[in-house]
Amino acid sequence: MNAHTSSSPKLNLIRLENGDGLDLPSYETAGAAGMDLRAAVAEAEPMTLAPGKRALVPTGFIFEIPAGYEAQIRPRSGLAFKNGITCLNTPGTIDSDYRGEVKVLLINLGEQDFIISRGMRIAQMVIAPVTQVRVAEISDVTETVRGAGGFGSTGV
Ligand SMILES: O=c1ccn([C@H]2C[C@H](O)[C@@H](COP(=O)(O)OP(=O)(O)OP(=O)(O)O)O2)c(=O)[nH]1
Ligand SMILES: [Mg+2]
Repeated sequence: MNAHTSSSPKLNLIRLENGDGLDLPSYETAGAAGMDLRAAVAEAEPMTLAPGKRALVPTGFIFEIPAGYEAQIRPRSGLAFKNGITCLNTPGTIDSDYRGEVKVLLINLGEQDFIISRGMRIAQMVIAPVTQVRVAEISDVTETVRGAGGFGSTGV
């Protein structure tokens, strides 16, 4: 289910051997921001994530992120709320020139073992535009009302 149009950017992908038979990453509702990614762990070998432990979970796909975009790997709130499962490096950054398998770095912040089985929707991937700036070193920055105030300077 999705709301793309013919002018939407195209996401090319290659399915790896471990992704055989897995559903493609998919938007679950018409207005979903992220495509859910599935665990490409072996059917016969589900992964057990003990409390406090982390693991890189394969997705079974290589993506060709269009130039000018990145992919952000974000946790699913349901897994976070129910099981304490989140992405350790959230949001994970997939560079547009990355040509390896996308993997999801999960951590179990819950109190129970968490079993990751093949095809489980473990995270979501948001494709977002990014800008690369030209870096320029200068001697003075412009004055602003905020100045160097931060970290709660405007009150609660
Ligand atoms: O959750 C993630 C984060 C990253 N990557 C891949 C794609 C990304 O393009 C590459 C590098 O990620 P990042 O720049 O976050 O890691 P780094 O520690 O800076 O590694 P590198 O030196 O390779 O850039 O690793 C993933 O598959 N999943
Ligand atoms: Mg990097």
